[in-house]
Amino acid sequence: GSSGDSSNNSAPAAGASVDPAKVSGTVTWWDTSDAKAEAPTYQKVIEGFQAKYPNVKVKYVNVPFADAQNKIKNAFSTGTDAPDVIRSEVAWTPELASLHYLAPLDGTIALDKADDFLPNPVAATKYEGKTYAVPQVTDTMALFYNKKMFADAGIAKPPATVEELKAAAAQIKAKSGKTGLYLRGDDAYWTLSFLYGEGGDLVDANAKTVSIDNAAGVKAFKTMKDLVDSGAAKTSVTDGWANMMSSFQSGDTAMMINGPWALATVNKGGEAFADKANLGIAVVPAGSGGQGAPQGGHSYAVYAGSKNVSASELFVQYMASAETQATLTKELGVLPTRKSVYAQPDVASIESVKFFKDAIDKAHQRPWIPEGGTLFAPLVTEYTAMLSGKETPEQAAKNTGDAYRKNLGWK
Ligand SMILES: C[C@H]1O[C@H](O[C@H]2[C@H](O)[C@@H](O)[C@@H](O[C@H]3[C@H](O)[C@@H](O)[C@@H](O[C@H]4[C@H](O)[C@@H](O)[C@@H](O)O[C@@H]4CO)O[C@@H]3CO)O[C@@H]2CO)[C@H](O)[C@H](O)[C@@H]1N[C@H]1C[C@@H](CO)[C@H](O)[C@@H](O)[C@@H]1O
Repeated sequence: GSSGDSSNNSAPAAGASVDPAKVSGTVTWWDTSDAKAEAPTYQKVIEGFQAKYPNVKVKYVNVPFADAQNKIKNAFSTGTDAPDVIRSEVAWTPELASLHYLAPLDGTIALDKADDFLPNPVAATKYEGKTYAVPQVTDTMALFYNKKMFADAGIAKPPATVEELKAAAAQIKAKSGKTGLYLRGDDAYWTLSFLYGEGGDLVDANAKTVSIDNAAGVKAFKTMKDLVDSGAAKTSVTDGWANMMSSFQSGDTAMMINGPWALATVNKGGEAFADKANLGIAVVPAGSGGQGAPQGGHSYAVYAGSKNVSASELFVQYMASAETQATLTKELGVLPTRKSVYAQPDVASIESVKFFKDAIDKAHQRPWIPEGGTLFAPLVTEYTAMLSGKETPEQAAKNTGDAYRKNLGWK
């Protein structure tokens, strides 16, 4: 047909508004956000969508993050009871796209005002040159600390290095008998800032080589083990999230490494942080090889087999809009993925946003490849074995490297 043919009835051009009365259907959304701390806010936002698009019915389903990836892959592989839209963790998108489970969104209203998104979250939505997700939130990790415990122990500023962290922990223990750091021991994500701090990485995706068991990797394992053995940190290899949050919120420990998704819980109060001003946030401590924190986050993705693609794309446009992102940030403390939202005065004035915006711009980029998410399961197995004293740091690093070489077929 002739170019510029305006009579075709394909989806309206990206960014176009849609006649609310014309869109109908149901959209089932599997949300992995924290059921207690975050989900109520997402459900409230959905009420706004329903009011605007009365003919679209949204079915909200909260799926715990730990179970979600397998549940999504099972549902998409059979098509039975599959959701129309998912909350895709940044590492899931390339893998699900490689399995042809996701609808490409380029040119659709789901990707409304695409150039307003930050480049790092966008990088995690691409696969073989196409866009398979729309960024929702982005995050990295930081050192959360208890200002009063630091002041009582005579510590003027947060530790900038692992050595300073150990010294601060010793001062806190001497003063209050409390342990300095809570180091989460059941989630491999908590190893990355120590790995990057030694100038190491899990793999080199360009060279297709495994790095986790090189000298920097071994040093990172040793550093984490030493933090626990020296008494500077406490950990547990089960119920890590609950133990970390209750320990930090109760003032049982003075520091934790965590991300902005923890703010919804910390800000709800809880002994030590009834006064929110008592929470300090600083960059994760540097190791002997530098300072770095990982990039995480979540995006909206549409099931390729959805029977409600137009309604799903409209839902994603609304959920990823600047207005919705501003609401989520103000209510939950999570970070926007749209540049324009950081420019809004009532967002820019939020202390944690000011800190994390700078931190996410410097976050260590991960390889956004289908195999990216598979690196954590072997790593957590060896990390917990080391923390439990079943393996030396050297063995843990080597076993992880061998598992990668076996799973990836890389050197
Ligand atoms: C093992 C997993 O490894 C990787 O996951 C990495 C992930 O890639 C990293 O980015 C990082 O994620 C950050 C995240 O970025 C950060 O935002 C936050 O998320 C918050 C939300 O913010 C908060 O709203 C709420 O939702 O709660 C969320 C969670 O708190 O914290 C996350 C870290 O917790 O770390 C993950 C590793 O944990 C794989 O991708 C798989 O997930 C894999 N799991 C499967 C593996 C299958 C085979 O064994 C097993 O059979 C299956 O059953 C398991 O499902």
